[in-house]
Amino acid sequence: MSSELLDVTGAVGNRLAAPAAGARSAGNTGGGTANTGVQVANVSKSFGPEGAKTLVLDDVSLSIHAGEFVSVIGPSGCGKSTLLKVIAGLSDADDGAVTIDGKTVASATKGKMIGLVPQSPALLPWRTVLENVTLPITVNPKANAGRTLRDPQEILESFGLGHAINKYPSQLSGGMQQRAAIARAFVFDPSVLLMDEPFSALDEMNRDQQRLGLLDFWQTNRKTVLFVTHSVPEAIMLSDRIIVMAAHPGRIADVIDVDLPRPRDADVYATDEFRDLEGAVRTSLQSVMEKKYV
Ligand SMILES: Nc1ncnc2c1ncn2[C@@H]1O[C@H](COP(=O)(O)OP(=O)(O)OP(=O)(O)O)[C@@H](O)[C@H]1O
Repeated sequence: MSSELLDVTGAVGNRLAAPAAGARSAGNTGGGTANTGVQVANVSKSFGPEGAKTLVLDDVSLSIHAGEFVSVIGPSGCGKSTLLKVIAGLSDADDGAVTIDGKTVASATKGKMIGLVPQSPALLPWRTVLENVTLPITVNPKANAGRTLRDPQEILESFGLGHAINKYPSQLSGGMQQRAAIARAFVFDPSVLLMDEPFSALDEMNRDQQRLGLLDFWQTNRKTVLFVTHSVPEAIMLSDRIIVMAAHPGRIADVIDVDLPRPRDADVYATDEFRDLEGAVRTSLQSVMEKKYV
């Protein structure tokens, strides 16, 4: 599928889907499949011409349980985005398998079970916020038969954008635009959300605000989430587990459980438990950077 279509709808798979009314936290599973989450089994991926290939993902295996929020962190170039693209079906693995709620990626994308939030919001400038977020519902309405749809206006209000629904993207701050892009992904109620550094373009204050907004929304609208980030506090605040990747080749070096109670809010930052976890993640990253991990 074209990246343009992906960008403007937030759905991986095709001419978009749509959610309206009746929040179903489990999400659409593309036809009666149980929510079993994401399974990545022995995935390898290389880039480059035959004879000069670079191994980017080396035998990566992980499970994300249904409704679990998992972050991936690691040095630049370790393959975080590549892993996310393989799970999204935007890039094929050379070896291994990925299943989404028990279905192949091809089947999951066809059933519009996967939502993607890219680094930049990619809203259509000539459409209002509401029209952008409604796009997944209006494109190819036939494909929405049997889906649980969410009410775009209600979701925008939940994201604190109720006052901005009739504004154009250019009238919004960067943070508000990215919030609209996240709302757009929730609106067609996918089973799995893949987020690739959605807040990386924002300044720290704005970033923290958006992060807390996402946390708040996700805690009442649980989805299976894989979230790529470079920010340790962000990974801890949002996640149930943090996967630390090593580079050259990209592989899983460490998995850290984030056993902070939920629901969480900004007060968590000041707790000893948060600081301990921050120390643990930074130590793990340091090991990876120093290539202590073999
Ligand atoms: N389409 C491609 N063709 C060739 N090489 C690629 C392609 N996509 C990614 N790579 C290479 O694969 C490696 C991993 O890239 P990837 O973007 O997955 O890393 P990352 O961990 O997400 O990096 P960053 O944190 O900087 O965004 C890099 O060396 C990159 O240059």
